[in-house]
Amino acid sequence: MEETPHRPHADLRSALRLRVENLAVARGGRPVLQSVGFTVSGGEALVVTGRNGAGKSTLLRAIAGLLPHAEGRIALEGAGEEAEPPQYAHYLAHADGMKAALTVEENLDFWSGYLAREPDGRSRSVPDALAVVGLGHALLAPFGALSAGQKRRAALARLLVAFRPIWLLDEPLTALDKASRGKFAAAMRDHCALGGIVVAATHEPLGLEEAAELALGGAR
Ligand SMILES: Nc1ncnc2c1ncn2[C@@H]1O[C@H](COP(=O)(O)OP(=O)(O)OP(=O)(O)O)[C@@H](O)[C@H]1O
Repeated sequence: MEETPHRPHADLRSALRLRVENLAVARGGRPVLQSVGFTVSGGEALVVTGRNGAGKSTLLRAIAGLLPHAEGRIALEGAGEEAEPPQYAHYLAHADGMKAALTVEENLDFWSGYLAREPDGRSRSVPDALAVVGLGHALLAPFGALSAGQKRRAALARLLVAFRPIWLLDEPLTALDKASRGKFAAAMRDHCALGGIVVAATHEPLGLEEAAELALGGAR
């Protein structure tokens, strides 16, 4: 009998769990995070709060595999033995990760091709993703010509063109107007309804009433 092909992003739904245990991360030789632990399951959101410098971005970067941790464990359960969280995650940083000279469509086509290693019914087309963030009219505009809020919306559309179950979002609402915040809150809820996980660092309410909160004190 033919073996079922390995589809890393298929049917993870609520079986997925992102588990962080006893995490310690240092930056510039100074401890920033110590003894951080939480679990987020498929369908759930975690809001990470804390003062400036508390380590919110540091935590997201560590989960995204961009910073080493000195102690502890970051594990993805329910996605196979070899599963590493970065393979399953979108990381949206403060920078938008787009090329100014390319159109919005070209930028998102790039990300869709680069990130979507396997076709998945939960990935959206570029025009659909732009419609979700209210940017359908800007398909052919050079990214560099967009306003700050429009750039952020185009960057958020990147999350939608290649389904990845874990969204790691650093201040996702920056520069967004009220209507765009509402649209993005709906997109995050839809992502959770598809079995996805949202971990978002923010100073502002995200519009996710059901989300758990992790308040970082920061190791001074
Ligand atoms: N590249 C770096 N080298 C040394 N220290 C760093 C580096 N990047 C960040 N830090 C330090 O790590 C600490 C945590 O920074 P981080 O950016 O994670 O905080 P944050 O909670 O996201 O803050 P904010 O709310 O201002 O975005 C800060 O004290 C910061 O100065």
